[in-house]
Amino acid sequence: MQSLVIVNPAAGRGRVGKMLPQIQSALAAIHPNGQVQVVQTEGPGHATLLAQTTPAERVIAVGGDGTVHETIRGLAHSDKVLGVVPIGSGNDFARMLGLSQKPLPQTLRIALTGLVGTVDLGEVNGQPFGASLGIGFDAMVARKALAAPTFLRGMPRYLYSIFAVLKELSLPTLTLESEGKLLFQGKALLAALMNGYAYGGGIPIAPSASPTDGLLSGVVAGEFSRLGVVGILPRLLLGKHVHHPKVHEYTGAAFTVRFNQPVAAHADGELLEPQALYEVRIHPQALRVALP
Ligand SMILES: Nc1ncnc2c1ncn2[C@@H]1O[C@H](COP(=O)(O)OP(=O)(O)OP(=O)(O)O)[C@@H](O)[C@H]1O
Repeated sequence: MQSLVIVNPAAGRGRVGKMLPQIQSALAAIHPNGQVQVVQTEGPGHATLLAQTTPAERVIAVGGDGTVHETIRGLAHSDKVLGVVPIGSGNDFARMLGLSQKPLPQTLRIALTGLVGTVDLGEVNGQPFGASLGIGFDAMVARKALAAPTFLRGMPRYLYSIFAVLKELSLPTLTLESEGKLLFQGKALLAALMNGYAYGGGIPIAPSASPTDGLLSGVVAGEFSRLGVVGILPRLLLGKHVHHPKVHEYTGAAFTVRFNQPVAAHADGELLEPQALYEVRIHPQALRVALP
């Protein structure tokens, strides 16, 4: 088999499942060389298993960043090529590849027949990630959003979660090191170790990050007050937060992120079990991807 198309019907709040006929007809119009198999995921973790066990040379993730993340977990350190058809809510991995604004038939064609390139592959505590690792405030907000009242959706759900986290905010102490060098020590709102420039659906947390420079871009927000957080949010959306005196930028191939207590984190938007220690590194050019 040449290509396996992994479709997460739950992605994009169920939109992807409804688009299955569209996906099938776009596939039929492409006439890719070789055999193409389409499989729908049945639940969390299924995409990883499918990507790991398929004999296909190309594995196409159809869904959002969670689907891409799970697929990468199955493909990492193999020769298989990842294709991405972004129809999720966030699509930051696709944004990193320059794919996020393209229509479905075009992204499907690129995924199946596009030239193969390589991008750097992140790793946190031994597990791969594609575009982003966020530790601290943003992950706490994502966790809080899971437990928010069900009648709140979209932006109101996130605003509720931001203010719920702010209400009980107590900053952990962060020690950030890279290759034996102490970079930061003190109370911190968040640390982001980025391969792509954006997370959370286009929030440019590390505006100068590049997925092909063999480096991670680190951003630390230091000791912000509650009011300080509210004040920096509009600047964050514009990528202007990096000029704030309490925001620090670093680049490096490996980072040790240590806290005085377990702190919430997400990789490509998928929540991780909170840890006090995150060992983070980049594998240069380690992920083969279909590119526009
Ligand atoms: N059949 C399924 N039913 C329910 N959930 C599923 C199924 N298959 C996969 N999942 C889970 O769906 C979750 C959401 O998928 P994904 O992140 O791709 O979509 P999204 O949330 O819309 O996009 P984004 O992360 O870009 O905002 C993933 O964590 C995945 O484990």
